[in-house]
Amino acid sequence: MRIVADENIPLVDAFFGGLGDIRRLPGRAIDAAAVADADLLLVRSVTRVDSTLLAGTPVRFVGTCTIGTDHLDLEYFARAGIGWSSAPGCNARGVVDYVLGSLLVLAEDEGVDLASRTFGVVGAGQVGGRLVDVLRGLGWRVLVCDPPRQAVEGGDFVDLETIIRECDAISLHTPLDAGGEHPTYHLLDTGRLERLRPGAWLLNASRGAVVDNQALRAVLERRSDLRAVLDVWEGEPQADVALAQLCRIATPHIAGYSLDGKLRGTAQVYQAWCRFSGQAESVRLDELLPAPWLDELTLDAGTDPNWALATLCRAVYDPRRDDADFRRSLAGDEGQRRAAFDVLRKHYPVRREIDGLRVRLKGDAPSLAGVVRALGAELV
Ligand SMILES: NC(=O)c1ccc[n+]([C@@H]2O[C@H](COP(=O)([O-])OP(=O)(O)OC[C@H]3O[C@@H](n4cnc5c(N)ncnc54)[C@H](O)[C@@H]3O)[C@@H](O)[C@H]2O)c1
Ligand SMILES: O=C(O)[C@H](O)[C@H](O)COP(=O)(O)O
Repeated sequence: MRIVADENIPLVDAFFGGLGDIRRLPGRAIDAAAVADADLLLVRSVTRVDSTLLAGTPVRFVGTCTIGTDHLDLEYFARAGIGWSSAPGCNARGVVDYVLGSLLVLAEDEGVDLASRTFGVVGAGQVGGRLVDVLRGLGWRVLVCDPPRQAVEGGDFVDLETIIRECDAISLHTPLDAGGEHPTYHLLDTGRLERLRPGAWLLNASRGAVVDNQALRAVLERRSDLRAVLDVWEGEPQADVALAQLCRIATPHIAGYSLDGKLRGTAQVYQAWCRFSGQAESVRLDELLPAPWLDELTLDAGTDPNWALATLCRAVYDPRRDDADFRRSLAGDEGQRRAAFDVLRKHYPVRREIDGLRVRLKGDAPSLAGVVRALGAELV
């Protein structure tokens, strides 16, 4: 079997090496010639996979080792009888950690207590759902907007206008969808951005075009009270430099880039391929995942819970490092910036997940135990 794979899929040899010959290419260089004799195509989010790429090729299965599927033409796959899989939820925890780290930075800048803010989560699926659980677990007020879920489940959801009107911090976690019943392309347009509450924080780690980037830049230029955190950009790997400079945190689409998340992505697609082809699985992720660098922490019962929250999160991940790396890359010319966007992602440092921590409490401390549990870390 011939396999073509994005060179940035970790452990691709460990999972797929026994199945055939693997040709590894930069994701943006995978073209029709590259897949002309391939049976299995493994991509990440940067490769557009549609009839232009696949028509007339032997490719019978496409795996994307990512959550997002907006780069796949799924209607074409159905028409052409091509099997496919994404990796639902694989890196959702990494995005939650990114949002937590960003909220801590914003709160510290402005000297506010996060418990006094109202949070809005737009899109409560794999990522947004986990984020809601963590924020509510910390005892914070969270409003949730998810019209597709609301239509099916009824329940405790609000509309987007309520989120805009009432929330001090809004985090976007929808898929990018230009059509359908609940389109998300430019979901945050000029009108909605203008109506953000005074001093509001807007975070986008979903897909760039869920926010109208030009409109956001114009609104941020006019309203110095707003704070923006952007991990995703319209036109990646090109990012609007002026917009990035107006953001409090700007990063090159790395919110979900925990090692755990990336390896889960490869493993989930491998499992999907095994189901599709009727083969037994012979490689297991838990045997390949390295131990975390930081395993166990001890907190005294007298520790301030806000300090504990910031310390536990930042012990594992602090987005300011990624912001600083990205900001330095913005000094280059257009070509250098495009290249740097991909280089920062390709050579991303090892990062683990906050819920991999084990925390020991010295003494009886219910509020500290609540913080540890809300973060998903293990109390030992
Ligand atoms: N920046 C990163 O590194 C990174 C990492 C992982 C995922 N993502 C992106 O994050 C987004 C969320 O991923 P996910 O795995 O949670 O997806 P998901 O499909 O599990 O959840 C998306 C949720 O959004 C809801 N939704 C759809 N249309 C909506 C609308 N108009 N308004 C409000 N809610 C709407 C859906 O009902 C669903 O519950 C996707 O765009 C994904 O590509 C980015
Ligand atoms: O969709 C996803 O899973 C995330 O956006 C993920 O971070 C994409 O990673 P990439 O394929 O761009 O390396």
